[in-house]
Amino acid sequence: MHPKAVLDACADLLEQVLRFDHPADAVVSRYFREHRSLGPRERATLAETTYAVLRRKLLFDHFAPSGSGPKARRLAILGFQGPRDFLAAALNAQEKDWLAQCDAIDANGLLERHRHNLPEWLAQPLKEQLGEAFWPLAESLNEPAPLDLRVNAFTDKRDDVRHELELAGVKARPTPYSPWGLRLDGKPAINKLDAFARGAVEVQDEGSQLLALLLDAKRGEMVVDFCAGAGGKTLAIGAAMRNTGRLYAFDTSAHRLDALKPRLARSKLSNVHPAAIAHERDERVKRLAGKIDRVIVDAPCSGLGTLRRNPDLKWRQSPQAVQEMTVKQAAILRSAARLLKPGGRLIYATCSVLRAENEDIAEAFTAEAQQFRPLAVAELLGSAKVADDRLTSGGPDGGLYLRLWPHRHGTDGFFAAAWQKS
Ligand SMILES: C[S@@+](CC[C@H](N)C(=O)[O-])C[C@H]1O[C@@H](n2cnc3c(N)ncnc32)[C@H](O)[C@@H]1O
Repeated sequence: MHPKAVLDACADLLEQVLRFDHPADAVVSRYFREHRSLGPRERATLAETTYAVLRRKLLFDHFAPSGSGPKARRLAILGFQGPRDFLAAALNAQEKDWLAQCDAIDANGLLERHRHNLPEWLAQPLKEQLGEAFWPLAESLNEPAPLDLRVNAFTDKRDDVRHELELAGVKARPTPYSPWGLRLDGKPAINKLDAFARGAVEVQDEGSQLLALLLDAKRGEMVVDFCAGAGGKTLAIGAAMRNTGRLYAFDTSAHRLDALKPRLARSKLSNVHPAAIAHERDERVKRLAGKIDRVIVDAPCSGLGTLRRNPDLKWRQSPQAVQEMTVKQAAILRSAARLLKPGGRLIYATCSVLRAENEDIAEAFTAEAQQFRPLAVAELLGSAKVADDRLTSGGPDGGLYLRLWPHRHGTDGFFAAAWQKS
């Protein structure tokens, strides 16, 4: 495709994404469905340009007024992800001059908001929480995430799969913390690989793998994944249980549970029982009260720990939405806890970086649920032989909660708290 046509398509797609009426990944997928003639390289340029603009939107909004032409085109030029000479071939003389002027601006002289590119309501609590480390976090949130795989522990060994991938031309190295993880070089098309087709690997961020590991579900146990969604963690837990026992995958979204089914078929697991529930107090939940060994609540959340992958969330979320979410999170945790039998383990997790969705929810639950004793996540990680590289925070010795950060651990932002029912 001619550079001019690629830039026009980038601007066209951006115009749709920046309406923020649907998640960016859904708009991008729809655009590709409607423009079937786009090749793989053009698709990559369009998607990466869109994400680059979403990541640095405040900075580009600041630069855009000095340019000319439609705004979406100006943003596409600023965020263009492709060779510079390719882009230059799409620009007129005025645009070339303007881009050179923008390139020459010293980032150190910019306002803070144009450097961190976060809305103020999000930047403020993160600055309070992190102090100096706010800036490394802001930078890491504006970079793309690596592609991590989880090896199916029921069917395969990590080293064997790594070797198999290498023979297929895909370079991978073991993830630093998860015993099941492989981190890939670049973004190869995984779904074309035999290892994927036969269920030996699934795409899953290393942090997400660690949440499943914390549950430490054993052979033959009764386990509930209360917010299973499309089953990322369910599959990891089912494999850790060696396809024994009974693992219920609950979710209020039947649509998301449907997406679990093909993954389940590939995984060769037969111990997973997906069930759509109407809400967290559903009859099905009541029937299992006091009967379950382990429960994980991977709660619906703002998703603000995943901004590397979903940069549109910082523009689509709001303080009101987060506040409403926290009410839901507390209610789900309370209901899910009723499932546990004495001695059972409860995990509460989110992919948010905000205290309000994490420590605040965990602390309120500890205060109200007298039968639940907090477990130090550092100890659980130690038992699972996960290298402790400041993965935890909170509590008297900083070992109470799991706290994963993109700038420190190379994972998405995750939180987890654990309790044992007495
Ligand atoms: C963070 S996502 C789960 C991701 C999933 N565990 C994984 O690893 O792929 C949260 C899920 O909670 C579900 N959810 C929302 N409200 C719920 C409720 N009241 N009870 C159970 N699940 C709920 C959402 O449909 C969503 O799929």
